[in-house]
Amino acid sequence: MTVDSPPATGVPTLDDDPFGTEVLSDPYDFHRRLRDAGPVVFLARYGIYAMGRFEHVKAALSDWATFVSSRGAGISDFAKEKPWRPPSLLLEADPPDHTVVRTAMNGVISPRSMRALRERFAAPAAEIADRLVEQGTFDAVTDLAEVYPLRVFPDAVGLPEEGRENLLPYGGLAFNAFGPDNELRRTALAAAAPVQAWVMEQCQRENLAPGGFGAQIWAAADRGEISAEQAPMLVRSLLTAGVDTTVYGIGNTVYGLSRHPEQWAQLHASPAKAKFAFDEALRWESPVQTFFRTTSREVEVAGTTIPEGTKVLLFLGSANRDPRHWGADAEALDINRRAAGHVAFGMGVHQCVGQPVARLETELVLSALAERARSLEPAGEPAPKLNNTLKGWASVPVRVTPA
Ligand code: HEM
Ligand SMILES: CCOc1cccc(C(=O)O)c1
Repeated sequence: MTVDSPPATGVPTLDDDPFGTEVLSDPYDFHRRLRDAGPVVFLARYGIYAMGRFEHVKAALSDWATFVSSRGAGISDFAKEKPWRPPSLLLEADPPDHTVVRTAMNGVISPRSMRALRERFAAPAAEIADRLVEQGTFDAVTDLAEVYPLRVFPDAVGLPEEGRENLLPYGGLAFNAFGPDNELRRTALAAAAPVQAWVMEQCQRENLAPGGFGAQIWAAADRGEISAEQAPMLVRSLLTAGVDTTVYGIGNTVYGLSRHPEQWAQLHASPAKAKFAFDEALRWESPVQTFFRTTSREVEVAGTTIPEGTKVLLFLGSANRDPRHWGADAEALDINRRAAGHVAFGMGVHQCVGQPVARLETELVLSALAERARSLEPAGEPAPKLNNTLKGWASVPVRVTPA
């Protein structure tokens, strides 16, 4: 699907396909041209506007009233087209509706619940790291990034054992569905029905184990913080966004460190740096590369007028490598950089509600591996996993030597 906003005269225009194989597998040349073309650029292929510079991406993310989410966080404008699934009450809502459910979710994914999870998440991290260092050569995606989150997160939500293999495909579907009507989106939607049915079934109160995030969301409904109709939709949000993102995040982090052996050596020397290494890896190779907003009014940004009802694509991955903000070495991975303030988790009212979960998972599994492995190096060519929204790897062969 394309949108029909004609380019305002004088708006810099690019003809690249940001959802084509070339850009999805290696976006960085396009990002440089996007940032250099101007603060606001027209992408003629889809008739959308785009922002790639840190300053303007951060400002748009922070201005939820002008750049709204309720008309969809993908290219489809919910004011004009039926969404492929009932819209998210979080991602695809604006304040004040968004505020109520977000407040409830902040109470569920709270520092207290995270302290309890740290105990439960630590042992599997140590167990997996022991096994992989013993093995010596392994795949950082299929043996680690796709294993650890699926080992800890479904239990944290309180899902039954049966059918958990649906979680990765469902996440991949949701993130492909934000894109245009291309091969990736069509293939994902063609296989959607059974996975969608399974996911909605898991969100029902009776299928969620006591104490998990799911049961805590239903308890918020019992307390009247949210309605009983909203509860399953909020559980759905966790199942949609809570797996693929961390899988890509862990995969991208180990990929980046395996290409910088001197940085791994520093991490091995002080595994407590794992949380900083994660932030820098998220900046350097953002798992969530883009999200759309829709203008609720005609707005001027840095001298360019964007009409009302325009789809604007915010390039988080580009903003996170903008030398105007990060300095001349913006494209370098440096775990000693203070990467705080990056937009890999978004910014403003929609900033990732699952951030504490992602950080806990990655800190534990990365520090467990860093303690045990003196060195981490490539052991073969990586294979990209293409997705309309996510950037990451299907396979990253690596070799470690024990401490
Ligand atoms: C490395 C891992 C992750 C990354 C890079 C990531 C990235 C993001 C980004 C960029 C947004 C903002 C979307 C927007 O502004 O439109 C977001 C929101 C969200 N994330 Fe995450 N996320 C991660 C992990 C998680 C996890 C583990 C969960 C669930 C436990 C989760 C659940 C959500 C939800 C529900 C929202 C919508 C929040 C709202 O609109 O108020 N994410 N995430
Ligand atoms: C990581 C961005 O956050 C998302 C992504 C997809 C779906 C949802 C949701 O709220 O259902 C949230």
